[in-house]
Amino acid sequence: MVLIGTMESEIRCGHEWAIKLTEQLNETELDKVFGEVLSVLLADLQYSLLINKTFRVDVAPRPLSGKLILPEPQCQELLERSQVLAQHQFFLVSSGLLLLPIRHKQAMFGLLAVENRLAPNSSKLVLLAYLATVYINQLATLHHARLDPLTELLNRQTFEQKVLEILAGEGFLVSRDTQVERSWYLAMIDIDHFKRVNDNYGHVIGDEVILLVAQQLKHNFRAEDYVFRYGGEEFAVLFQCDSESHALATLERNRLAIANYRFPQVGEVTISSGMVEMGDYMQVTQLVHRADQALYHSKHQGRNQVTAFSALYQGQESGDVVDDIELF
Ligand SMILES: Nc1nc2c(ncn2[C@@H]2O[C@H](COP(=O)(O)OP(=O)(O)OP(=O)(O)O)[C@@H](O)[C@H]2O)c(=O)[nH]1
Repeated sequence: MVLIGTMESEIRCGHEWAIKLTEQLNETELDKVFGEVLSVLLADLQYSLLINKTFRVDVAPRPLSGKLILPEPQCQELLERSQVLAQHQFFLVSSGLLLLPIRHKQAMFGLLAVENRLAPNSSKLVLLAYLATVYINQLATLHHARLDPLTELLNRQTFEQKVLEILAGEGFLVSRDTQVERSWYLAMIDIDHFKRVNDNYGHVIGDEVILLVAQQLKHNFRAEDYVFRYGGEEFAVLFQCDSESHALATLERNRLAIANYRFPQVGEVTISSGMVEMGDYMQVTQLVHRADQALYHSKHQGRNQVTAFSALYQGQESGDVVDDIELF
């Protein structure tokens, strides 16, 4: 088969892009490569890319990049319309834009809106649709590699990377309705007397308890917070709040929700939590150590409670010696 003209060069470059996309093992780098694809193929056009990186069907895609920043109501309108039309494989024309629903396993996790100045069946758009699928599939593969298989929470390997991103100021900052500055908090959460659950009911029921606690955590925190399975029956949460008292209240609500939940066969299960505010100059190990100290305090005080690290050194001259003091 002989390919001629721009078609041949586009297909050759399409294969090269596809290889480059599938080679990316880091989400930020993958986004950059797809950004390059868009800027090459849509060089003189305006466009917006919206992606749902949670891969949860109940979460809407959010603007990721582009030269055409759509106003929020228009995004919403397009998303609603494109959900209905998401069964379509290809570009649709709507509101003066070409819309490409980007799908993974039958569900729409992205939307590319391009200024309507190209023929909908041009080879450029065919190539773009193909590369968008390669991109979303690779994004989904990276996403699933970050998940714990039992609970589908983020896994321990992803934890350090996320903390480093947040400490470097790259964490996702939510623009809520207030102008109040929000800080990041780390909470370590551990199921109380979990060994007894295993001993009394067996490991299968033990695993079910871990899974149900994980589901409660996902439910009790916001979609933009990060919930990790840190180890066996220990979890970590990275979340934003406008004050330490609100962060404590969030954890307290979560503690109560789990204490009031009736676990099949086992009945009541409680959790202990420890929390620390994330400062700019901290190391990951130091942060975890502080949250763990607060967690051990909760355990030591009788379990089923929340402790802030800051409460441990009240009355001390300075917080910076606390990492070395013996608490118990
Ligand atoms: N079923 C199940 N058990 C696990 C898993 N990971 C760890 N465990 C068990 O969790 C138990 C944790 O016990 P401990 O560390 O003694 O803590 P605990 O009994 O929860 O007591 P406190 O933390 O002091 O309240 C151990 O028996 C582990 O074998 C898992 O994935 N599934």
